[in-house]
Order: sequence, then structure tokens, then C-alpha cells
Amino acid sequence: MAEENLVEIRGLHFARGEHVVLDGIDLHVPRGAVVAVMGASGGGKTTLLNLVAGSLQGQRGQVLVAGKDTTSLTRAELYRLRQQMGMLFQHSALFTDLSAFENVAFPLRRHFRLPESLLQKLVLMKLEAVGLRGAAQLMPAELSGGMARRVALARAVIMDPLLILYDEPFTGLDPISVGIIASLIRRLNDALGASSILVSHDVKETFAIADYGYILGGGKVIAEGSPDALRSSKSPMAQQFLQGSPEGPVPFHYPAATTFAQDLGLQVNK
Ligand SMILES: Nc1ncnc2c1ncn2[C@@H]1O[C@H](COP(=O)(O)OP(=O)(O)OP(=O)(O)O)[C@@H](O)[C@H]1O
Repeated sequence: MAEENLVEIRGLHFARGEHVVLDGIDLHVPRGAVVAVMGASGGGKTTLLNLVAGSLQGQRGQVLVAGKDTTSLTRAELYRLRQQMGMLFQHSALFTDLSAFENVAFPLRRHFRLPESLLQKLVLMKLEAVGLRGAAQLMPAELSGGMARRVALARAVIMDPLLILYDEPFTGLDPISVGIIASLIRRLNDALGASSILVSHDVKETFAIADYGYILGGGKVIAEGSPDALRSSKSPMAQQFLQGSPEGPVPFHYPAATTFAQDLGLQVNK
């Protein structure tokens, strides 16, 4: 693997039964970069993050993270590699019965036996980084949606990860909170010397912070490049996605094995 790439995906193929989700994906994440992965709903973006995290395995191809092929690691090796990854997934909600402080402390308490004074410092540093040191003792029910997402972000980076995976981190937030989360994603990436993969539908905010982007469609990479290069992509599918247009080549129907007429039990005369 080229040293400059923290993640390198080569010829990755992933299917669920007959349904091909990823059909020969090549993607790389240079060290220090924020790389965006975009594309129509159901296009396999979350699946791709799960493949990078090693929680799913492709049928063909390679996923290298920090030089290690996630498909050939033992459970113990995968566990160690995962400790170097921070994840902020759509469903990564806070523990409702723990304070903001304890939510952020949770991964540290789980993985290490640290003196309480050191743990205090580490957690407060991360809460300070997301602007919420003053909210350390609040319970999740006392936080706004934007604050809760910031606490989840602090928790995702508490172990100083090499790689941070974001799945729709802006979902459900007001525009100001979206801007704050986006700039935090960039700042935390740079301050930690990490690399990030950002899955998002939010083109404007994503392009404002990403170094490079991939647009997936039909299981393949249909466009890739810097935000500027992507904006001027000639691919009709990429343009439909970037402009959020309901009309275009992105299929509306999930593929079906039978015709509509067959499903309705109709006799079709040719
Ligand atoms: N657990 C599962 N079992 C079966 N099929 C699944 C499962 N998870 C996802 N899929 C299918 O895999 C395909 C890719 O899903 P995925 O969630 O990766 O897409 P996505 O690009 O992240 O979509 P979205 O932007 O809507 O979140 C979809 O067709 C989906 O129906």
C-alpha cells in the first residue's frame, strides 16, 4: 500500500444475495484527508463504511486500513484496529442515563484502566474541543439536538483515532448546527492528525470541508475528484445527485425479480 494512503480499497465487491450493492469499488483516503462519499439513497454508502470498519466483509477485493487487510485479520486484530477508528453513525445515540461527561468517558472506561484524574483531563479536553466543557454534567435530555451531536462527536474521537467514519452526521440538525458540526469535523481531523470518511447527502456543507469526494451510483464510482472537479462532472448521474433533482438517470424503483404485472397476477399478452 502506498504509505500516503491510510485507507485503500481495491476492486471491492459486495452483494446481499442476488442484490449487488458494490460492484468493483476503488477508493483511497490519503493520510490527513477528509474524503466524502456521496450518492443516491440505497447506493451502498453505509455498507462501504461497514466494510471499512470490518463489520461486513466483501466477496471480492481488498480493504486496507493502515496497511492491514481487514478481510484477513483475526478477531483480536480487528478489535485492535477498530480501537483506532472513531465512528459517528446515524444511530450512534447517547446513553440516556449517562451525563455528557460519562458518555464521552465511556470508551476510555471500557478499554483502559486510567487514573480518574487523567480520565477527567482527557474527557474535558474533548468536550472543550466541541465547545461543551460547560455542559459536562448535563444529561442527554437536557441537550439540544446540535449539542447532543457534538457530545457524540467528542465521544467518537476520545481515543484519538487514526480514522474517523461519519455516516450522515448532519441529519436532523438545524442549519447553524450543521455548519458547526461540519467545521468541527474538519478541525478535529486536522488537530488529531487523523483521516476521515464522510458519508453525507448535504452537498454544500460536505464540499466546504472535504478534500476529495466520490459519488457512488449503480454499485460503482461514477465520479471522483476535488469538490470543484465534481461540481463540473459530466456524469448525468453525478449531476442529478449534486442538484438533488428527482428527474434523471438515478433509478426510482428498487430492482424487482418479477414484473409488476406478474406481482398482480395479470396475464400479459405479447
Ligand atoms: N441489513 C441489510 N439486509 C439486507 N439488505 C440491506 C441491509 N442493509 C442495507 N441493505 C441494502 O443494501 C443496499 C445499500 O444500502 P446502504 O444502507 O449501504 O445504502 P446508503 O447509500 O447508505 O443509503 P442511504 O443514503 O439511504 O442511507 C440497499 O439496497 C439496502 O436495501
